Order: sequence, then C-alpha cells, then structure tokens
Amino acid sequence: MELSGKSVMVTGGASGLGAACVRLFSQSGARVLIADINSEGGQKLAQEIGAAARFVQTNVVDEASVQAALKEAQEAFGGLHVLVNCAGIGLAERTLGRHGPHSLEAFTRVIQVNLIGTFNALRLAAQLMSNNEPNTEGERGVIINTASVAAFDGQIGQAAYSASKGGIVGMTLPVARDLARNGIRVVTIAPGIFDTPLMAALPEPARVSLLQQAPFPPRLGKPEEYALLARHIVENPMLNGEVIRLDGAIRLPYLIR
Ligand SMILES: NC(=O)C1=CN([C@@H]2O[C@H](COP(=O)(O)OP(=O)(O)OC[C@H]3O[C@@H](n4cnc5c(N)ncnc54)[C@H](O)[C@@H]3O)[C@@H](O)[C@H]2O)C=CC1
Ligand SMILES: C[C@]12CC(=O)[C@H]3[C@@H](CCC4=CC(=O)CC[C@@]43C)[C@@H]1CC[C@@H]2C(=O)C=O
Repeated sequence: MELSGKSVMVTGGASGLGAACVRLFSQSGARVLIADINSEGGQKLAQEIGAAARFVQTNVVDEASVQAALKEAQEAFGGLHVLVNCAGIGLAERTLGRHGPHSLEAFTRVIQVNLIGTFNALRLAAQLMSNNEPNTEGERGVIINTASVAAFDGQIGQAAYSASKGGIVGMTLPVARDLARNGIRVVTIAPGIFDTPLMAALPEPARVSLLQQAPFPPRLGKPEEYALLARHIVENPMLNGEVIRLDGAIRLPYLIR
C-alpha cells in the first residue's frame, strides 16, 4: 500500500519508535494521528509536524479512549489505513526477589498495556479499516505491532515484559489469518535495543554491557531505522503474518550486568 495520502494512527506516537514513525510517515505524505497517553509530548510533536498530524490523548487499555481516537481519524482524515502499535512500558522485577514474589499487580499492568492494549487497538482499528475501498491488490489496511527480542531471549527480571511481547508474537499469525478476508495485513516488528527514552531508563553500566553484545552494527538502533522498516511493511504487500527481528544480530544475555 502506498503511504502517500493515507491515514495512519500511531499508538505511543509521542516518543521513541512511535515518534520516528510519525515523522517519517508524515514526510512520506500520510496524515498521522498520534495516540498516546502523554499529552505534553504528543501535542508538541503534532505542532512540530503541522497540518499532517493530530494528537488525541489515548489510553490503549481503554476501549472508549481508543474509539475516541479512531473517531478523530475518521472525522479529520476520512478513515484509517495503517495502525502502528508502539505504546508499551518496561519493567524489571524477578519472579522471586529479595523482598518476596513478583508483584502480581505489576505483572498484570505490563500485560494490560503491552499485550491487551495492542490487541484492543488493533481489533478496533480493523473494524474501521474494513470500511475502506480495497486497492488493486485488495488491501484495505495494514497493522504493525511492536514486540521485542525479549519475546525470544528474555532476561532475568523480564518475566512480565517477555510474556507480554511473546503474546504479541503469538497472536500475529492468527490475527493476520482472521483479517485476511478483510484485506488487512498484520506484521510484528521485534526490535533489539534502540535509543529511546525507554532505553534511557537503563543505568549506564547496563547500557554499556548490552552494547558489548551487539555484533554489528555495534551501537543502539536508531528510531528512524525502526520507522524505515515500518514504512517498508506498509509498502510491501507480500509481508503478512510474520514477526521480523530488527536487531543487528543481538541476542540478549541472560542477565544485564
Ligand atoms: N527502545 C527499545 O530498545 C525497544 C522498545 N521496544 C518496544 O517498542 C515500543 C516503543 O518503545 P520506545 O519507543 O522505546 O518507548 P518510549 O517510552 O519512548 O515510548 C512509548 C510510548 O508509549 C506511551 N504509552 C505508554 N503507555 C501507554 C498507554 N497505556 N496508552 C497509550 N500510550 C502509552 C508512552 O507515553 C510513550 O510515549 C514499546 O512497546 C517497547 O516495549 C521493543 C524492543 C526494544
Ligand atoms: C525492555 C528492554 C530491556 C529491559 O528490560 C529494560 C528496558 C529499559 C528499561 C529497563 C530498566 C531497568 O533498569 C531494567 C530493564 C529495563 C526494563 C529495555 C528497553 C529495550 C529492551 C528491550 O525490549 C529489548 O529488546
């Protein structure tokens, strides 16, 4: 699907990987709805982009909140062709720590935002996309999810985070199969380690240690590199039902030192 003239919603679009998609997609001629819980960052980015962008404060976990964002896409842009799911949170907590077992509340929160929030946004977006006129390939929409390499090589302290990302990996194929009859493709990106505010939460020694494990290129990924792959997924109709690692060949060690 060609991006130019299309309507895109980016959850978590106020920061990091999502913000890079907002910038690249709007430069590519799309109109972009930034759907993020962070209103300060979202409004600032929408102002930076200008007429091609809108911000709607959105909590991906909440059905009414996502519906309100989609209503804005319908009213401001005439519908929705592409959803990029980037909203997510991190957590580091051992299953059995010094002070007792993992907090069930924290585990539930990570699953809620990362996994259920992704499904909530994609199911509601798919409904809106299904109203689109198909293009010559029969495509009505494209959905891009964000997992993590932690879905495959989760580290100590990442039970909740890895479970949430593993859930996104696991639902990619069945959701793509479900939506095939609607002409909607579904692809998940599993990033390695990217230079974003989420990553900045990691203490410097841990960052250095992780970078020493990066074969090539020996650096953090740039958010623009994530956005380049997201744009390619939109443009390439053969990509569907797949999880693509974008990681410079990194394999996470079992422990961040
Ligand atoms: N930065 C990295 O190295 C990697 C990031 N990821 C994943 O990529 C995605 C984007 O991460 P980054 O850009 O690095 O993080 P980030 O922290 O820069 O951006 C995440 C955005 O999600 C928003 N958000 C959080 N909870 C939300 C909610 N309930 N509803 C709506 N928005 C919400 C935040 O306000 C923030 O703007 C996340 O799902 C993360 O797990 C995966 C692998 C590596
Ligand atoms: C999620 C990821 C790996 C992590 O677990 C960390 C997170 C950045 C914030 C963190 C700070 C900590 O003190 C503990 C670990 C963590 C939750 C990292 C951002 C990207 C990493 C990832 O998903 C890799 O694929």
